[in-house]
Amino acid sequence: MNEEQKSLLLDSSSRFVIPQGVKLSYGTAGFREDASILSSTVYRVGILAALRSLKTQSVIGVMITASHNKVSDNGVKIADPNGGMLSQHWEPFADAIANASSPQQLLQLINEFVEKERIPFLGVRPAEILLGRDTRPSGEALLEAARQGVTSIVGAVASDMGILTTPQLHWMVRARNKGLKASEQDYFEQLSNSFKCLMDLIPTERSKFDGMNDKLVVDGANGVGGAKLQVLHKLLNVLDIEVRNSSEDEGVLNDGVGADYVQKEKVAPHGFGSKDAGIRCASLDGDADRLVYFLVPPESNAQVNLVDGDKILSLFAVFIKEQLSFLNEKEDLKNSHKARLGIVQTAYANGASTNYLKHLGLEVNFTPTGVKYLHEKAAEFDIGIYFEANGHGTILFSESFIEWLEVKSRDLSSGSKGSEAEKAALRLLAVSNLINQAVGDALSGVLLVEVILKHMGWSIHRWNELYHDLPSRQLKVKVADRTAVVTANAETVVVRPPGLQDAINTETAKYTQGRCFVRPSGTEDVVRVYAEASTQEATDTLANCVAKLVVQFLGSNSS
Ligand SMILES: CC(=O)N[C@H]1[C@@H](OP(=O)(O)O)O[C@H](CO)[C@@H](O)[C@@H]1O
Ligand SMILES: [Mg+2]
Repeated sequence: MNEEQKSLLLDSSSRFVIPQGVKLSYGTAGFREDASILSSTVYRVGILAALRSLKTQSVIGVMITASHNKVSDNGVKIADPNGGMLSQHWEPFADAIANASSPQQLLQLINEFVEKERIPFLGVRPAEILLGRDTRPSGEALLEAARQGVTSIVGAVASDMGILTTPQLHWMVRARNKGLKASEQDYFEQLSNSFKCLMDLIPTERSKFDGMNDKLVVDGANGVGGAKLQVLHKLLNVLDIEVRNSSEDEGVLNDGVGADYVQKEKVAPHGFGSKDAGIRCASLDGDADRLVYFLVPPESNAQVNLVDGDKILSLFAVFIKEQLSFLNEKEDLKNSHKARLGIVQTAYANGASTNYLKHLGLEVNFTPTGVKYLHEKAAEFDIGIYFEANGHGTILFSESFIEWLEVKSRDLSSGSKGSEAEKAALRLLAVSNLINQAVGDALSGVLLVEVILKHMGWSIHRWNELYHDLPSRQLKVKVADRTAVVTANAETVVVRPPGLQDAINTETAKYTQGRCFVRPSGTEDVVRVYAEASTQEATDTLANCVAKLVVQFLGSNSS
């Protein structure tokens, strides 16, 4: 690092004073805190992004958002060159610089890291960073802090992409690095064109809904997703979508609205009520990377019927499996490519969904919580479908499978034009363009759900009947030190403290269809307990008993 670079860093960092008494951690979803204390953190993440860009010689993204958290919070996360999450290998560096106590210490940490990672400081290509933010009022000032961080690396360029959903920013980073068209307009066009292509390929005998209302009502969480969906809606012209709780309405971001609220509380969001009974409803989270569907019950105050991430995954799996079977039909074995379709879930997936998927003959894999783990696993397959129960997920297509599909669809169109196999190949290609290949994306998710329902001729009721969720319960337990809980086997088994897993096993064995696991949260200072059993009452008893065991083994933090 030359003297010019050192003084630029010392000078700019002296403008961003680190808050006292806060220990920041990059965690599963980047840094998240009350927005008022975040500017030094975001500034430092700007520096990290520029270094990452130099190291990878690629465009990097910085997104300012705190997703489903309250409006006074904010946060920041990085999009890596492929549009995915920051490489886990760099997370400790993010933690270290975010907590550096002075400009001198910050400079020293950067210097050491640059040497260790052999970052080409005066390399061929200057750093280039795309900055995006959600609708939070604190976003504009924090974006400026990120820009100052980026430009404190000599030659680095920061482009302000404005207000975006998190998945849009990830999509842009991926597209830029693949040399593809990458503007917001390009995003909307790609989604709407591939949606129209799937609509055109719907079998005519199925193109009628089974007697159901065609309308979809979407809760935009008073965040960025609602307005963006309206832009898409205008381009599409064929879907009947009404958006409520758009950021242009009066309501407060994530306050009694949004996918996280609907999924956790199982109640209708603000603005929805018994007048909407029977209508297909969906909810996005604050930065539009999560999606759940739901049905409002006719009686007010009753729980909504939740159609969660597991059921979206199941719908996608049924559709993809059907297309693969069309492709393999009449296929002589020499030319066929038996595509590997893999499903990825976490232990929070409802057991009924896992059983359903296994009964379809699909390979179901489990990873720890956090989309970075699910995404990584899904990328091992020709087609990998991953979802968290809370509604974050997508379908990944391997590059080699896309190439195979392109060749196949060309071959088929010259031979048996209009065949089911040709249509199946074209549908799969359209899905790969519609569904975000970088991260879970509620906007592309809505469009894919809608077109698959039309393709199947299914109402939301029919879809919801694919399987019946087992009763489940989630509890949070505050303990003295949640890091004392160490788990294995995709978080389903506690290995420390000793004895806790045996006690959980003994309790769980008392319940029909009982399943229970505990793990430390990566985003909150709690241990989470998850339980399932054959009735809601039994499930609640199991969850409460295991919560008591957790306190017995770990000590409560209030005592
Ligand atoms: C049970 C649950 O919903 N956990 C969420 C939550 O993680 P925890 O580590 O459980 O706090 O936040 C993560 C980031 O948004 C999300 O990926 C995950 O699914
Ligand atoms: Mg989110």
